Formats: sequence, C-alpha cells, structure tokens
Amino acid sequence: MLQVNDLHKKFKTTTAVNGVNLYLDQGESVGLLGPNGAGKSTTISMISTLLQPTSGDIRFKGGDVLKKPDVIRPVLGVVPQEIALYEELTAYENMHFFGKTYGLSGEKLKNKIDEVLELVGLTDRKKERVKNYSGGMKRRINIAVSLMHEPELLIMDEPTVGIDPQSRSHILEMVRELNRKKGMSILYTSHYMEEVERLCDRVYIMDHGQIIASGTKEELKSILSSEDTILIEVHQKSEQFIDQLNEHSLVQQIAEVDTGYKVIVSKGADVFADIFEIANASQVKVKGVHVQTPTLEDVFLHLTGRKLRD
Ligand SMILES: Nc1ncnc2c1ncn2[C@@H]1O[C@H](COP(=O)(O)OP(=O)(O)OP(=O)(O)O)[C@@H](O)[C@H]1O
Repeated sequence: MLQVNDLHKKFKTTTAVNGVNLYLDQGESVGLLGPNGAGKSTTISMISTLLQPTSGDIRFKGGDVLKKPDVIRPVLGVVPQEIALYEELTAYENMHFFGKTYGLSGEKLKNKIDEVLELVGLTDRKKERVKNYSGGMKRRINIAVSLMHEPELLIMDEPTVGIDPQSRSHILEMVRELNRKKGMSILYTSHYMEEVERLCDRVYIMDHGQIIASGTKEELKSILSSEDTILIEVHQKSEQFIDQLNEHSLVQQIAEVDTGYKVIVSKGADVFADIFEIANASQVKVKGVHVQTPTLEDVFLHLTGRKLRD
C-alpha cells in the first residue's frame, strides 16, 4: 500500500531524515517508535505531502506521491501532534466544518458526525465549545475530524502526548478498533513503547533520522535473545552504584528507571550476588531484583545505549 524509499530531509544545518525506508501493507498497523527529535514527524509530514523531501521516493498503491499528491490525499487521514480545531466552535460545529471541507453535506454529513462522535465517545458533549474541553477530549475530537472522510490510511503523530490516562486508554482502544474491526491501515508514531507494543503488528525504531531496527515485536525482541533484562529496585539511587555496575564485565547496558535501574546482562549471567555486593559497597539498599521479559524499550536501550524518553 505504502512504500517509502531512501527518504531524506535536510533543514539548513540539520539532517532530520537520513535515508528512511519503510512500507505498510493494507490493513496493517505499523508503529514508528523513536525518541524526541528522531525524525518521526518530519517523515510523516513528507508521507502526508505537507513537506517536500530533499530526496527519495514515496509510493502509494504504486502511484508516485511526490509527483502526484492526489494519489494519497483523498484517502489519507492525518492526526497532527498539535491540536487543529476552532476553539470557539462546539465539537459538532468543528466536525460539521471539516466534514464540509471533505465534500460531505446533508444527511450524509450528519450521519457521519454522529457515527464518529460515538466512536470517540463524545456524543453527549458535542454541544460544548472546544475551548472548554480537557486536553484529552480535544485530542479525541482532533482524531474524529481526521476520520470524517473514511480514510484508508490513518497517520497519527503521537496522539496521546500529555493527556489523562482515561482519554489515553480510550484513544488506544479506538485505534485498535479502527484497525481490527474496520480494517483501516494505521501508521502510529510514538515515543511510548507500551502503546506501540499494544497496537502495532510491526514496528520501525527510528533514531537520529534513520531506521535502526524493524520487524514484528517478536522479531525485535529476539534481538535480545542472548540477553536478560534485570530490574533492580532500590530505596535511593547512587552514582557510585551505577559506576561500579558499569564496570562489571557481564553488564552490557544500564538505564535509570523510576524505581531504580534496568540492567541488560548476558543471558543466564549469574550477577545477582555481585549486584548485592556492589549495592552494599555503595550503601544502596536493594528492594528487589527481578529478571524481566524484554520490551521494545529494552531493544532500544540495547541498540542505542539510551532510553527512549531521554
Ligand atoms: N522546520 C524545521 N527546521 C529546522 N529543523 C527542523 C524542522 N523540523 C524539524 N527539525 C529538526 O529535525 C529533527 C527531527 O525532528 P522531528 O520533529 O521530525 O522529530 P520527532 O521524532 O518527530 O520528534 P518529536 O517527537 O519531538 O516531534 C530535530 O532535530 C528537529 O529539531
């Protein structure tokens, strides 16, 4: 359905996208995962025909998107990171306005508004002005607007950033339903690995303008098949503890997490006794040590030595 080949975008001194290749088949839900500044928004702006690439090729169903943007525009829905709504209008009025710009009118427009409002769970709040909505509700209406013309491909740019957990969960559920029940193809960018794990069949991991890994979640996690991830929970953190752990020959990566540290070690490495010994020496009280199933976050840590949200 979508094929992106060797895509580049240079802004004066910054190379935001540096040779991206990716594809998306009909009906797939694909994640584009990477930290802030990785180049995700720039990539999807080019796919959405909002930004001209420096070089590269984008095909949609075989058609040349860069030469003929209309091969993708009518069937594309884009949910931008920034809310793009009229604050003074009600949700219903916003949807009416955007529906009209998509060429809908009369009964068809009314029915579509009702259907989409139901989908985003805001039917009973449709008469309120958007300026009185919570951040999460605004985002839901922002998504609703992008669904008015029944797009075949929906591109979402970090749709859950900065919203309350309930709205977030609602949005994730909705995206899943659009994909699984309605067969909509979805390209979902996020720096929350747990969202991508939950929603996407396949994942591209992006960093510094490049795709550094791609595959199904299982394939990506198998990158770590020769490693274990250990969570060390501590009462208080200590630089000395990290420094000494870092020097341990079997420790490959360390990242700080809320409750302590995440450490990647060679598979089956017997480091437990050493962890407690180093903790003792650095006067760190250990609450617990757990071996964990690897997550996509761990894959990212392994590949880059950094956490996704650094
Ligand atoms: N219009 C622009 N002019 C100059 N530099 C830009 C422009 N847009 C993006 N960049 C730079 O390109 C790089 C990639 O940015 P981009 O927004 O694509 O990343 P991202 O992965 O989407 O991150 P975020 O989650 O923060 O949006 C960054 O270094 C950014 O500062």
